[in-house]
Amino acid sequence: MVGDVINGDGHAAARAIDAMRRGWPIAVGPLRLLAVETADAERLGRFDPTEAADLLISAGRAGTLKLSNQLAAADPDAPVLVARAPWIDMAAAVALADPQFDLATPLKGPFRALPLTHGDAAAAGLRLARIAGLLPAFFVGGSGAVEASVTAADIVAHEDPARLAIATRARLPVAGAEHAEIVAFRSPDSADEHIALVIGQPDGRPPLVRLHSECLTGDVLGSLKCDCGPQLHAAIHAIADTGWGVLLYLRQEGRGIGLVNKLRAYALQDQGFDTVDANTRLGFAIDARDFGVAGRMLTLLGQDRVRLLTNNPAKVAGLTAAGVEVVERVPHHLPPNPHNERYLATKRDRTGHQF
Ligand SMILES: Nc1nc2c(ncn2[C@@H]2O[C@H](COP(=O)(O)OP(=O)(O)OP(=O)(O)O)[C@@H](O)[C@H]2O)c(=O)[nH]1
Ligand SMILES: [Zn+2]
Repeated sequence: MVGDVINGDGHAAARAIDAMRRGWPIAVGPLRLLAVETADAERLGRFDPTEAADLLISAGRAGTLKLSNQLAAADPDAPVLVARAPWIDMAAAVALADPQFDLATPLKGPFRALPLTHGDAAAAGLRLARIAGLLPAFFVGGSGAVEASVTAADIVAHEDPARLAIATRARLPVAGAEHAEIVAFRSPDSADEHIALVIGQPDGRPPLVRLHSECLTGDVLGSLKCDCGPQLHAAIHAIADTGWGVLLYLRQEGRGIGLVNKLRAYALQDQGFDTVDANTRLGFAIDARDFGVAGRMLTLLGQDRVRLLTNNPAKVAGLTAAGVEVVERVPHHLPPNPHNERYLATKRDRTGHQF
């Protein structure tokens, strides 16, 4: 919440994210974790010489493997601990972590779910994997030193939008809006550098605002799978046409799961799953973005009442919760193409977008 004091240490979380990406063991609360994605047989051997470490996976992945129903009264969203059967070696762990390969190399099992005693720490570990852009799957247990130790509160502090501040600003004429200024935002621990493009001059009216989440494939490569590229350019034109407003370019690639995980979701879409099921099977929320970041950026720009260009009610709710009043929602539809028709239909039918 805006204004709340968070006692965690964002710096500790940054160290843990870095360690996890390098394949080094970390501790989250009482749990010792080694991320499956960045492990290899040698690292696993050092982490777990007695081959006793169990595996921690997301509820979504456990659901695909029919594991959640092994546990009586299990919370459907809770992470699941999988017993380390003797046949689960490094290659089997990778197959367990990554649903992309299910069709090519079906997992045979049998898997056995174990009761999870430190559910909050386990959930925090999976959250950290998502922030690091890794698959949410870990070896749990082992022995020996860890490279970094964090608590759930440290992760909350790392992600706290209140830590964002303006880093610099400069004039930036862009195609469609020659009178624009770019403003960069940073927070002390997170590597994300968010951007605002302030178009035109404030004239007393609430600005027309667009929250654009980074989409490398759509914004840069012109992907036809989504509507991001056309939406980005249409937003700049719409804001320029109305006289003034703000485009926020949020570094929330793949609705917050990162580029590589989004591309894994695309690989699952190649196998027939839609955008919602692909995220769930990978073990992520359907939408992992925190629009409190956008709220904080608008507040730092002095804007607490906006007209919002979006079809997504979650963006309106997110800004409102962050203390920015949305006086009007302005639809932002672009014509479909044959490649993104299903994606747009899924947004309408499954994620509450208003078309
Ligand atoms: N995980 C995942 N992310 C996707 C997929 N397709 C697009 N994205 C990401 O979705 C985000 C784009 O969402 P937005 O343009 O903000 O769209 P929206 O939330 O649907 O809302 P509005 O366009 O404002 O109505 C970008 O970060 C894209 O990278 C997908 O299939 N899977
Ligand atoms: Zn896109």
